Amino acid sequence: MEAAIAVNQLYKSYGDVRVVENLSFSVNRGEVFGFLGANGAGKSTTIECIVGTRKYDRGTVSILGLNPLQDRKQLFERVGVQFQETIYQDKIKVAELCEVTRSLYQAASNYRDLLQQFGLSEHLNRQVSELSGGQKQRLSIVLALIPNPEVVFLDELTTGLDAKVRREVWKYLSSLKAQGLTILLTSHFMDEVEALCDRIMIIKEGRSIFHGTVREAIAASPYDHLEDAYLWFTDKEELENASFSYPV
Ligand SMILES: Nc1ncnc2c1ncn2[C@@H]1O[C@H](COP(=O)(O)OP(=O)(O)OP(=O)(O)O)[C@@H](O)[C@H]1O
Repeated sequence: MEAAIAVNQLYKSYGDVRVVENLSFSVNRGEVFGFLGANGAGKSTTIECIVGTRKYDRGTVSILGLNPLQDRKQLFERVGVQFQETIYQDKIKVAELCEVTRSLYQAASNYRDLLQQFGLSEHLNRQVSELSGGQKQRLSIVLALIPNPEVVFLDELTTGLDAKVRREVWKYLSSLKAQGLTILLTSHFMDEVEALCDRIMIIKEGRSIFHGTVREAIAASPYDHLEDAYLWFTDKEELENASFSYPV
């Protein structure tokens, strides 16, 4: 079966700065793929190139068999995107923002159900600007899911959410996955990645330094937990290059 997302030799630079360097990976339908890396590693830029909001220099990208730069209209209906920082117009209420978003899509979900699912029902008539950071974050996930997408991109999924809400978000996403939703997410929380992701890619300075399952990542490292393995992968080059001695 055709992959939901296929990225081949993607390359993007800002002027002289190479930000994404020949990345290749694919995500199968119904799979959760974790795209990991330190701040500034190139995750958001890669997502923007994949969803067609940023032009890339070289390589090929296809989502659901379509080209994100040429087939934006068709993809818009079928792909949801949660942005890290979304700027909303001033003085818009939660219900109004959801309504405007719903009106853009033909097969939109019932946003009231989504708001309930994400614990935002009682904030329906509040100004978006008055929501707490965690409430805004939850709203950004709701907005990404309103199109009833086949593929969703979640950038820093649960940053700012409290422990209980994080678990609830995981549970809900797992149920959407079971219904066939394809998810590409970025996260700095390795417990989240372990709980949700089938496969991961770790990038560093725009290059892939690991690509495989969570279990394979742990097995390839000297550690038993993904967070330790992740840090080992990301620090490896520096450690290999550094000459340090233990304090006596
Ligand atoms: N519009 C731009 N012009 C120039 N440089 C940019 C631009 N956008 C991003 N960058 C640079 O590209 C690099 C990758 O940024 P990107 O936002 O893709 O990283 P990230 O992995 O998503 O980081 P984070 O985890 O902090 O969100 C960074 O060094 C950033 O400063």
